[in-house]
Amino acid sequence: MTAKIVIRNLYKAFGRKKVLQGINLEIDQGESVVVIGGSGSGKSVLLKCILGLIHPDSGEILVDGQPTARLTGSERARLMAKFGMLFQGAALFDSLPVWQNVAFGLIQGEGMRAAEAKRVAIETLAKVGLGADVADLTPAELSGGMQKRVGLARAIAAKPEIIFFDEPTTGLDPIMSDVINELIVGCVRDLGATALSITHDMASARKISDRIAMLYHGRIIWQGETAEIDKSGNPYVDQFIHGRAEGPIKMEIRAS
Ligand SMILES: Nc1ncnc2c1ncn2[C@@H]1O[C@H](COP(=O)(O)OP(=O)(O)OP(=O)(O)O)[C@@H](O)[C@H]1O
Repeated sequence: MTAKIVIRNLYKAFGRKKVLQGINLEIDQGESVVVIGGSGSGKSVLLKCILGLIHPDSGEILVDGQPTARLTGSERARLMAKFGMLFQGAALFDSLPVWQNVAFGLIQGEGMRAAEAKRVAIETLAKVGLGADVADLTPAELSGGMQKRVGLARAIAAKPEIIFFDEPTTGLDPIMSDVINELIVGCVRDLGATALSITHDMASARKISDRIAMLYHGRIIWQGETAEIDKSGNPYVDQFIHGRAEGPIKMEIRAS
């Protein structure tokens, strides 16, 4: 079987700062992979490379076997239509009511008529546990947890084949985090989607992943089944997952 997403030998530097230094990662259809790693380890740069927002210096990214570099405008639009994304901090448009936030891709991307898009938005809000009464509120009227649910509803509204989750639990209390994690697992399963997430929240990583990959100094230093992470035998992984100050990973205090 060909993997849904294949990342081969990916390199990216900004000036002298080498951020990705030969990333190799494959994600199978229907699989949920979480990339963990410290602040500044390159997790967001990796996601942005896959989304085509940053051009890698070398290496290759394939989605459904198709290279994502050098696509024409319409090929890129077709590729992007496969993706849904839950952004860090939910990234909602404050000036738009909730239902328009959820329906944004349906109206802008698929040209769906407003009345139909609102119906789909309300249906999707129900999937993340929000009632129709929320549809006409603005994001500012919602709690952080509700905003994340709206962000999740937006990510899944167009029934994407692939969903990216960027720090999905940041800023939430542990219980609301777990609610969001459960919703993520349920939504990904119901869609049969392939999921790629980045996080430093180990509780979230454990809950939403089939497989975990750890990024350190621009390389994947360990990857394996989620259940295997406690016996990785890798001192970098052990230090990270237990949040210990002592160990081979030294905190970089100075931006370099
Ligand atoms: N557009 C850019 N121009 C220059 N440097 C960049 C750019 N984007 C990212 N970087 C640098 O690349 C490194 C990795 O950043 P990235 O945002 O991927 O880290 P991260 O692992 O997602 O961190 P965090 O967990 O804190 O969000 C950082 O040192 C950052 O300053």
